Amino acid sequence: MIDRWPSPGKLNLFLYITGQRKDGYHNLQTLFQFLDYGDEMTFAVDQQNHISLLNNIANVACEENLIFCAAQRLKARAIADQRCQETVGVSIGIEKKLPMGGGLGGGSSNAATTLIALNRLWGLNYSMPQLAELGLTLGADVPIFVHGYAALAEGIGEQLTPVAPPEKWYLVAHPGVSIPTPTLFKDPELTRNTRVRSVEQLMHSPWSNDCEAIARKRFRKVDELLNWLLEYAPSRLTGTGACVFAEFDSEAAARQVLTLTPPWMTCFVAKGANMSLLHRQLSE
Ligand SMILES: C[C@@](CO)(OP(=O)(O)O)[C@H](O)COP(=O)(O)OP(=O)(O)OC[C@H]1O[C@@H](n2ccc(N)nc2=O)[C@H](O)[C@@H]1O
Ligand SMILES: Nc1ncnc2c1ncn2[C@@H]1O[C@H](COP(=O)(O)OP(=O)(O)O)[C@@H](O)[C@H]1O
Repeated sequence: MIDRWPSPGKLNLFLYITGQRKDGYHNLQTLFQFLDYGDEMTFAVDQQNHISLLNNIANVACEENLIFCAAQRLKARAIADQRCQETVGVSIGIEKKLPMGGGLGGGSSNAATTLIALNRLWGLNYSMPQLAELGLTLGADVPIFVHGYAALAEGIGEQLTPVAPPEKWYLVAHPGVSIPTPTLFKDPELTRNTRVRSVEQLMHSPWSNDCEAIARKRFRKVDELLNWLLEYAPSRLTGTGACVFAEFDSEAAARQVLTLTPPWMTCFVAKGANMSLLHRQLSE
């Protein structure tokens, strides 16, 4: 039997860098909200002892694909915990809609969907916190996708406080360049000393992204894109970029601006969701 599971994108509605750890990672205060838009995944489980991917992702080797890594790590853990047999296997399909390396969290979301779907389909019975902990070893953003609720994330993304920001409509735009996360975090001019604030202070202050100034300075297309969008609506960078988003109170207003976008912008309209599509499916 083939099971279909959503793998939604996310936005960082704000992102502040509050320091740097000894291992080089940066401490953040960032607000995650999901999009009602993302990739689609299929899972066909079997007893053939093999994890296979039905689609290639451009420039990502199978062993580096976060979907494969998530499935393999979950299986190894479950065998060690005697929760499944060596023979469990799965064929996984993915229909990619989210631009890669764009700050929309596609790879992390794919990993989280894989962990949650296989936990259910292989009958492993791990709790969400256990899956989130396993997910963190795959990437800093995997735990938020496992938890599936809008949250303020602190540390490097593992300390989550649920919050419920307004579910606005967004015009999400890709400038046609990609900004690798490590490149941005290595930049000597990056702001790394924003003061730590309480949830209440953060939720009631104007929102911004500490990565945006560097992304605009180093990548001309990001700067052009934001200048264009800011003529129509409040707009910001998501994550470490390169995607940006403009926020609107209605779908009609977002779609109106979409009709005006020049051909060099790749855009879509989506609604913010405080519960991810994945968790909506789980609760049905
Ligand atoms: C900063 C965020 C906010 O959502 O950016 P986006 O990737 O979404 O744009 C994410 O937490 C990113 O998470 P993820 O993309 O999983 O990053 P990882 O693979 O864990 O880290 C890639 C590299 O970025 C740097 N890195 C990452 C996260 C962090 N808090 N501090 C860092 O310095 C490290 O050099 C690390 O080796
Ligand atoms: N299943 C996957 N989907 C997307 N990217 C993946 C996947 N597996 C590994 N990657 C790698 O992770 C990088 C970051 O991808 P993604 O999560 O989409 O972006 P971001 O972290 O900027 O939101 C990609 O450039 C790619 O090299």
